[in-house]
Amino acid sequence: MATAAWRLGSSFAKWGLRPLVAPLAGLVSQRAFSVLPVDDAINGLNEEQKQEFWKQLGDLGVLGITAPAQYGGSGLGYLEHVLVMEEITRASAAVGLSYGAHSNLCINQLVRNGNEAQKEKYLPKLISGEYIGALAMSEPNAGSDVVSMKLRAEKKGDHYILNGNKFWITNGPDADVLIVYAKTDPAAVPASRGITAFIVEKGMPGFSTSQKLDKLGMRGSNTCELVFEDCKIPAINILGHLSKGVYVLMSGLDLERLVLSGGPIGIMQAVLDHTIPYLHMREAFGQKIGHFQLMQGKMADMYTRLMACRQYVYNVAKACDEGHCTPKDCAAVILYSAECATQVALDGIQCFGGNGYINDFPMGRFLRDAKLYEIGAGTSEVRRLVIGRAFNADFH
Ligand SMILES: Cc1cc2nc3c(=O)[nH]c(=O)nc-3n(C[C@H](O)[C@H](O)[C@H](O)COP(=O)(O)OP(=O)(O)OC[C@H]3O[C@@H](n4cnc5c(N)ncnc54)[C@H](O)[C@@H]3O)c2cc1C
Repeated sequence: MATAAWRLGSSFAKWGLRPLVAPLAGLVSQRAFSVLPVDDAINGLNEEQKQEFWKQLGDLGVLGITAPAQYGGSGLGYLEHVLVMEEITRASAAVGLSYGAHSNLCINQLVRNGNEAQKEKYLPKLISGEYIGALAMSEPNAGSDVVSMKLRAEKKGDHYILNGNKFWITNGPDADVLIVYAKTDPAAVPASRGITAFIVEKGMPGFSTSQKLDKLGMRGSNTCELVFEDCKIPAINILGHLSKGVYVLMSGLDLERLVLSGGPIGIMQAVLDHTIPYLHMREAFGQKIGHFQLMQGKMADMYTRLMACRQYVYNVAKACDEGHCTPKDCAAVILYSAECATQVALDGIQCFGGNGYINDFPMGRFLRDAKLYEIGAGTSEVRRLVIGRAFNADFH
């Protein structure tokens, strides 16, 4: 398709992407999803097919994209990670979200904070796709104010006993390995000082998941509550340092925001993939609707938003690869790309007219999927707060 050609030419070649990522579009759009209702992508697979799908992503080298080769990783950077996130999302935003939680929230956190024994134990199977990963910080009453979390971890000999809940956890129902933040010192002031990160395995005594959450969008990405009832975790499963988990959490959140920004870009591209051909196929008043100036205005706005986001996100990713990563820009790239994706999805619906409003076409799904990126990984309001505080800090 002409659209695919200009798209791939404009990003892969221009940014000098290494050859690894090129086959992705093929895997995601042709093989893995050809038999699926895309809205329900991963959910539509049985257990065997699901495992096979994750292993295919593992074979491509995209699960451990930022992990060193010694653990089976691809040893690439955040720019490549963003591009893979974008291309998977272009085919299915829900699969892209699950991919982001697995490859960045879980694997990249282990790469950055795990000790040698932890990396050797967990990374190879996560990177091959044999294990599914997740990360849990949010709780029913602690989302934006995440350091007010209540999940308690008490030391008992060489173990910690965890009691409490986590909520809205992406990949929660499927995960084999989860990074979970808990309070080891609830009396610490400020509260952020008493948080520790733990590696939890499916099947550890006292750990369970409750039923999947019924979501507005991202319906092919499984989300659930995690329940800890006297859950026994070995002390050697502390990730990073005791009561220093807030550093693991906050620095990870910056990179999470950066990598997940590929999601809204992929959604915008998918909207254009559908909308531009439709505008040149559908006719009204004896001409293609794409030739009406008001529709040309929509095309121009959608394209400009997509390209502005793409350049900003790629540039911040490159800066992070070169060691210049700031919370301000990581918050800003996802703030802007998420809000643009929602607007582009709305414009796409408008271009489709009545067909944009019925579920025989994917336009409504794009909108429902896009909206998540204004909420997950910190809301738009919290991102604005992070950016504003960064400016204020310069004047202290
Ligand atoms: C599909 C999905 C997947 C998710 N996946 C994960 C996951 O894998 N792991 C995980 O840990 N979490 C996950 N989350 C949780 C997500 O990170 C939180 O929902 C998010 O941080 C917002 O927290 P909250 O829902 O408690 O909203 P609240 O904190 O209750 O916020 C409600 C409203 O108040 C506003 N608000 C709050 N504080 C301020 C403030 N200081 N200034 C201005 N406005 C403010 C918010 O912006 C928002 O508009 C997921 C959520 C969803 C929906």
